[in-house]
Amino acid sequence: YKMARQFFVGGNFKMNGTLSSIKSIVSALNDAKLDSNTEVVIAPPSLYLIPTRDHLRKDVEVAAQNVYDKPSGAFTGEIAVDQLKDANVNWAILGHSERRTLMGETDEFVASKTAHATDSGIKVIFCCGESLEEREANQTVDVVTRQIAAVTKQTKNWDQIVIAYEPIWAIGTGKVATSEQAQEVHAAIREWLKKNVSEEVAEKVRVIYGGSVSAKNCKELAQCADIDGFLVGGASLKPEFADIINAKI
Ligand SMILES: O=C(COP(=O)(O)O)NO
Repeated sequence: YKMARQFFVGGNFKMNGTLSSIKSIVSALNDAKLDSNTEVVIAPPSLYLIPTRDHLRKDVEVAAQNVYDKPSGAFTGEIAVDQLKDANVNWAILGHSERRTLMGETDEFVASKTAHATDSGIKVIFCCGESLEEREANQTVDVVTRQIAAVTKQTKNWDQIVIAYEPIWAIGTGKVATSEQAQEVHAAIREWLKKNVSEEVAEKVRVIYGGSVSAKNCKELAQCADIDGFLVGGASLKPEFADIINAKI
């Protein structure tokens, strides 16, 4: 059965911004005309989650860019899911390729964080994606399904997960995946979920694309059957972010 999946756009600010620059992004978003059918979540650096939540329009959610997989205690530098909930933050981005490569986060660790967060009522944007070498070696689907398989070993909370396919070679490079390239992987992810989880989960889960998304390329990508939205980096810091949110109108 063909489910209508709600279009979803996340803004990953990464390690960018100051209190004042983020406040001006928030006020620009507050003034923007946004498609009410699009679910929007923005992820400033954790230091700015509370002021962002306090000033941001209520129809846009905030997300942390990471969270730990233990409830609380002697984990210097980490943030707990209960602390996110304490700050009215209901989302977390997990497994971003920058954390997998730069911070050495393994498939199992990302899956453990995904299980812990969703068990505690935090919704998760779960990132997966291949390197250029892996794509050139035709390992793309093997890589992303291996990353997703690790999650199926630790949780069944798929109603609280949005999958973000972000080919590493497209992140921050301006080299956006073509609609064919993105649609092919999104469809393969949905097919894998249908075989290994359930048809219902495969139909319901949003699979969003990230990697050099812009106001220019978002409309064509949004037309693809299995692309349910975007996870936007650089462009989420610019006024064109509203155009990406409105890609379907
Ligand atoms: O990493 C990304 C994409 O970043 P860019 O849009 O800057 O390519 N999203 O999490």
